[in-house]
Amino acid sequence: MSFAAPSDPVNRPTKVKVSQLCELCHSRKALIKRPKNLSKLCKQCFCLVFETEIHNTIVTNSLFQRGERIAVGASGGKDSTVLAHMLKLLNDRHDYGIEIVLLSIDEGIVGYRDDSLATVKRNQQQYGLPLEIFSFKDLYDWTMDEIVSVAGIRNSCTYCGVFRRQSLDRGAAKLGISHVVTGHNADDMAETVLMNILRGDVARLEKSTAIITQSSGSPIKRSKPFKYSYQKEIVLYAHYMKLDYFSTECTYAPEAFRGTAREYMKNLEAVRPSCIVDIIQSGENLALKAKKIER
Ligand SMILES: Nc1ncnc2c1ncn2[C@@H]1O[C@H](COP(=O)(O)OP(=O)(O)OP(=O)(O)O)[C@@H](O)[C@H]1O
Repeated sequence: MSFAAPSDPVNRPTKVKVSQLCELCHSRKALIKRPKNLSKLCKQCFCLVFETEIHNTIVTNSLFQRGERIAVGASGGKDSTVLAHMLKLLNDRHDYGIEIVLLSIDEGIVGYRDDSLATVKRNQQQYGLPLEIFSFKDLYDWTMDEIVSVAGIRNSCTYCGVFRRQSLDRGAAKLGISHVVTGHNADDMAETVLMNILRGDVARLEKSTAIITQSSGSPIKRSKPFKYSYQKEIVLYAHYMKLDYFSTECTYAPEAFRGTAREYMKNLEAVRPSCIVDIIQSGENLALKAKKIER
């Protein structure tokens, strides 16, 4: 039996041949080899294990408090679409007692963000969650298209990322929400660890591997429930659950250095799947030496 993952610009279809029973239920045929640990599972067991792992991450790290309102940073892409679906499902299943709002930032990138926001609007209907959209134009009086036309495409990802993080905080504050949850996954985090090491910027490792962060001076907490979730598994889950997501690359393409780190990670993952989580763990465990005081 063979399985082809859905087409995706980052995760090319991976064919897996399995002709055994599922290692968990021992009754249904194994349909996939889990990218994370190569266990052979049927579709139902994979989805349940994946959901349970996210629930365990949420509980172990005490991510949510009962009665809390949380904003899901919703871009319409695979990660945040699965995140919105997952948090709604787990909140209902385990009674976290949280209120979920979809929060989208319109950076003003014609032909990209306008299309992905159309997906978020459909998700709003599908999941029955409230949606709030804030735009760079309203918050800063500039769209990303206008910024690029003046400053050029170089470093556009950096500007966009800084403004987007700030916009998520400002949007959440306007809604009276102090917790923003994003779909950053294990692959994103491992890439960031690699980039920081390659730049010699080890001081950033602690923050880049934290599951909960907060910018200095900001009342808004941010968390990443997919910290340990592999991108391939998120795409697989979205495919099995038939989730409606947008999968086109941004017009301004990914930052060149991140693109290189991503390619490198994919090559490493092909020979050693655990390297994604291993790199995150290395980032967590690498601590800065206390500086000697000069006399
Ligand atoms: N325009 C946006 N509005 C709201 N949240 C956003 C937006 N862009 C990104 N985010 C949040 O930041 C996370 C990481 O964004 P990134 O740009 O790295 O995209 P990604 O890894 O492709 O994620 P996704 O598949 O959700 O788009 C997203 O999962 C989402 O939670």
